[in-house]
Amino acid sequence: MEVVAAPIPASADAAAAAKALEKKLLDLKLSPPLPTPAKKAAAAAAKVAAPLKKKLSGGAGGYVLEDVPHLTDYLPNLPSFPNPLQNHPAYSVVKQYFVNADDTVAKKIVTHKGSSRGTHFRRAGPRQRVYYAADEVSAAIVTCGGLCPGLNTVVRELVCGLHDMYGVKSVAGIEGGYRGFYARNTVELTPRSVNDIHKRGGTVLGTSRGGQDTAKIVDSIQDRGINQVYIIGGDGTQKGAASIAGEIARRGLKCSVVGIPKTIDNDIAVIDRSFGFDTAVEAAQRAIDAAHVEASSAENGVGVVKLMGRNSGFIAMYATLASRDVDLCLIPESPFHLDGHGGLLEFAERRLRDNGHMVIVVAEGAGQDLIAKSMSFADTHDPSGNKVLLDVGLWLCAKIKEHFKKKANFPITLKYIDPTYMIRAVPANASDNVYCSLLAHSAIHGAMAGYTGFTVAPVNGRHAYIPFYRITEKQNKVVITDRMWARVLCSTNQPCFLSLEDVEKAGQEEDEPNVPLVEGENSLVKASPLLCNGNGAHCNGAA
Ligand SMILES: Nc1ncnc2c1ncn2[C@@H]1O[C@H](COP(=O)(O)OP(=O)(O)O)[C@@H](O)[C@H]1O
Ligand SMILES: O=P(O)(O)OC[C@H]1O[C@](O)(COP(=O)(O)O)[C@@H](O)[C@@H]1O
Ligand SMILES: [Mg+2]
Repeated sequence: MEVVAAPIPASADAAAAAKALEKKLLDLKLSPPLPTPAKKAAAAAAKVAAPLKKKLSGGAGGYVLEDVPHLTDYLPNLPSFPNPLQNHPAYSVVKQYFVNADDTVAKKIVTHKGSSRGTHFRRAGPRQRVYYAADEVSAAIVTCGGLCPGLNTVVRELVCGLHDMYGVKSVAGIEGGYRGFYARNTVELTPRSVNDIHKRGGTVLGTSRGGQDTAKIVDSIQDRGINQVYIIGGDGTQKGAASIAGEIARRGLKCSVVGIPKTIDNDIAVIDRSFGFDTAVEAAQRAIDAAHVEASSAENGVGVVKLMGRNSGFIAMYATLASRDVDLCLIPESPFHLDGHGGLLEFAERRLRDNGHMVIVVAEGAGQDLIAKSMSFADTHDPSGNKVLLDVGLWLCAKIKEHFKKKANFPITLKYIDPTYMIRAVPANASDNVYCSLLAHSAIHGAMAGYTGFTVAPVNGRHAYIPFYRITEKQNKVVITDRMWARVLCSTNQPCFLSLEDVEKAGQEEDEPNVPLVEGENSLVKASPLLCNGNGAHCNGAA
């Protein structure tokens, strides 16, 4: 089921080769390189370039390889060279340093007897042959979107990895996100200049939202002679990177575009986890600890902590599970209600009567529909097109205070902590630092081997090259019908708030079909008349 155009024979004469290249680019839904005068105008008109064509191939037992583009897909006669790592004193002693050409990584690790082998991605790592000579490489690195612990570590390891492993001397930093390509000068990055940046939070390159202008960015790449672009950012950034890779291929440039996924919210699909997430959960922990100390030291103390999580509640969920001091965790994926039987306020009252204090963790994207209903607001977006959220933390605190004010003899002391920017401004912890180094190395090996248009990340523990479209087509979300969310409900003993309809809807969004539930025993939907029974019990009715 190979859908990539067949390679052009090396023996073809110049005219035939040009014709074949044109045909091949058309097959790939790419236009041939444009003549110079027309180039910029046409590129400016084509605001968003055509995506690189999907490369799928099949194998026995339902094996599917979702491969990533290679420069030779549109530049078939590119020369390759032996990988210099063969002679590197540190790496040449490693028994099997190079990965096998056809090694792939399975997307699904849990399989069943008779199940099909499913989707695989190309395994990351150094190849026997590379498509760039060291002195030919002119690399550029850019960081985009929100801050995240580990950005500087990735930048450092890209610079040092290119230099130490492949002898690359020319690495430029693009300042201030995507718009830095065309609005700013570049900064020279050397192993010396990046030596200790991993100890600092933020990004030494600066970052921004917006500024994604594919044509202008590719003009800049072309004008500056950049031939490897490392783009560090979240889902928005990876969409931008896909568009840049498409435009570069359309212009027939020898330039690898590599995405390195960054999201503190851990909401990028397919990959195991994103760098900085571990550090963020650790930092969130400290805010929860503070809220717990405050709440448990006051009469009817309520500690409210707002954590990041625009659309996905992973930080809130993991921080809650790690802490065990949390009484209520609210995430965007799980709807809730305040008033009446089974509502949040009723639960808060009961928890305060039982324990004398409580801690609430709320992800910033939770309850947005409720807030919108209770106040008038203007629907605004940031320069990247992300919806500007209403402050759920302040709103929730106001609602809780209002509720208890009306109660006779029920004074509460509420403390609100919003550690958002403190959490993401810290340097990466040890495990994220190591993770960032491996990501950078995998990215470099992929670019040097001539691959392009891919994101690098671990999938089931092994680093893989994943086509951009796979990363951007869907956002990773907490599955509220999954065991992990059940663990949260179990640890907090909070109401699940869900209606039958919510559960069914959540089930439809799941990636994999569930093993059929045993009716009457573990069947949540059918066997639980206690679903949202309002007594503060879990979905399954256990008090
Ligand atoms: N659909 C898109 N196509 C191309 N570029 C995008 C898209 N969405 C966002 N971007 C660009 O990616 C960069 C970062 O996006 P943003 O969503 O703010 O952060 P993140 O990459 O962390 O998700 C911005 O420069 C933005 O303009
Ligand atoms: O205030 P800013 O800079 O827009 O950033 C806040 C947003 O960034 C986020 O942290 C997401 O960023 P990521 O791209 O790292 O996942 C959201 O949780 C939050 O809404
Ligand atoms: Mg985004």
